[in-house]
Amino acid sequence: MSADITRLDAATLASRIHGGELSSVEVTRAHLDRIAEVDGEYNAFLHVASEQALAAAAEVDRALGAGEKPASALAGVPLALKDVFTTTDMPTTCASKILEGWVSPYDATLTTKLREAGIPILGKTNMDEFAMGSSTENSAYGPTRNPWDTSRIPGGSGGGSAAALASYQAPLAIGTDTGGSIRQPAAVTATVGTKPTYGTVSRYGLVACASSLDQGGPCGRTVLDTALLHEVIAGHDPRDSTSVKAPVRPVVEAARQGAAGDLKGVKVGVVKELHSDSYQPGVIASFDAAVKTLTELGAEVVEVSCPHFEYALASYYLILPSEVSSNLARFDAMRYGMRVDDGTMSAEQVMAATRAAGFGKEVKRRIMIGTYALSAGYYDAYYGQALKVRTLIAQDFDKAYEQVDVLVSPTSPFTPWKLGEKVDDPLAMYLSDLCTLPTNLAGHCAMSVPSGLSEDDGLPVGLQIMAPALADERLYRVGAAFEAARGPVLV
Ligand SMILES: NC(=O)C[C@H](N)C(=O)O
Repeated sequence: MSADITRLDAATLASRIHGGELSSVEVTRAHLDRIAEVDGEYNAFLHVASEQALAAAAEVDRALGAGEKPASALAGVPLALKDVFTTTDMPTTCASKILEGWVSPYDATLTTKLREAGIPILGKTNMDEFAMGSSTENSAYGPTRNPWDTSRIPGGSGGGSAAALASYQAPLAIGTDTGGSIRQPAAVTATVGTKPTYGTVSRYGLVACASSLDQGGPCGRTVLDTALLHEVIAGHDPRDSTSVKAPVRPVVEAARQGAAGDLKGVKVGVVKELHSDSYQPGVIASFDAAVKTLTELGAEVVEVSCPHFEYALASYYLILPSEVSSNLARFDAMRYGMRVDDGTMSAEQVMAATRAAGFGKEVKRRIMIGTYALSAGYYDAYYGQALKVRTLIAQDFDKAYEQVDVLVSPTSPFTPWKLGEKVDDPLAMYLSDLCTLPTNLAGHCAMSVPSGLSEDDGLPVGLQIMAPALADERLYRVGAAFEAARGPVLV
């Protein structure tokens, strides 16, 4: 019975809970049992909050039993939260040693929204330390494993959230996407993930990696589930100065419209620069088949060129480390978490020793690159130049969207690789973000939806759909139509 429950999608679970066929406690317990049973194999969770999740579920059941309206379309359906959003009732570590055991004195706005929507939080998921990485191997608490093949990576940085979905430990999850951390894990685990338009999901209480790029977003196993969660977490927040004052986009309606399977009148652009012979052949074959499906659904497909996308990686890996070097300065051994101090050390020595012991290799690498890029004499040549490229990339998008409604590409150039394969080669790791980075640099939105299994290794491939800022509903319309035509891709 509980195995059956964990196989259901969130929309079905919600309608059964709201219809009285299942209780939220039953559904939450089924997922907690599943976590206890299988997570030893995957390491998707850093912290499981059984008691709190069951208490939240009991409250939903009580309210429904008393005849109250469900608090949201997903009330009662449990969720896995990436360990980068603050929570007052469980630790927030960002998978770093420096924050081991740290409990925030306040909830992130996103956490509050989940609680108010009656969504029980099962626990916090594993990630690359402070969201830096593409494989979840940069976690201080061991890597997460891909449910499709446990010898392979689940993507990153939100590998824990994606693996929790793909292994049926949670029907919904939250990720964050700075350069692809929602979409690339979704692609390599055959799940769905959206990076919403920058500024539409509050960053208050999201531990910052790169503030001008970071964006929280919804993850699910279906496009509709992802849309339902998107509407719960989006919305203006006066506590986040970059929050956009605009109504939440009608993404659920768009997903339902798309599921009817008609894309007549929709113009789709294939980005020439994101379709390369250097990508894995099975990924390109899957992508080409997906484009054919979109045509069969009635979409008009054209090729578009975005010439500056070629420089997205170089630009991102200057802007991101620059912001990282500044944001992570707050971990100074004085205010949060870990502190290395033998009693004889000066304040500077305590800071240096704590940061040396508390941060992992990749975090240190980026702090050093960022500090260099921002230093006097180099600022214009590196950081300033990267900002100019960022503008050119945004202009490429603007031109492309004069011709088409959405753009498409593979989400990642490769299927999930073997654990350990790229840990000593940071550049090879960075290349897996090639297709996802331009969207973050422009502040736009994009989704990854499973496009099938690669013919060369039988592993998941993702189709990336991109849309302009504040046009998130286009992703859901096209994503849902494609999903309905393609059928499920299940582990
Ligand atoms: N944070 C992200 O979106 C992941 C990206 N792979 C990075 O390492 O920065």
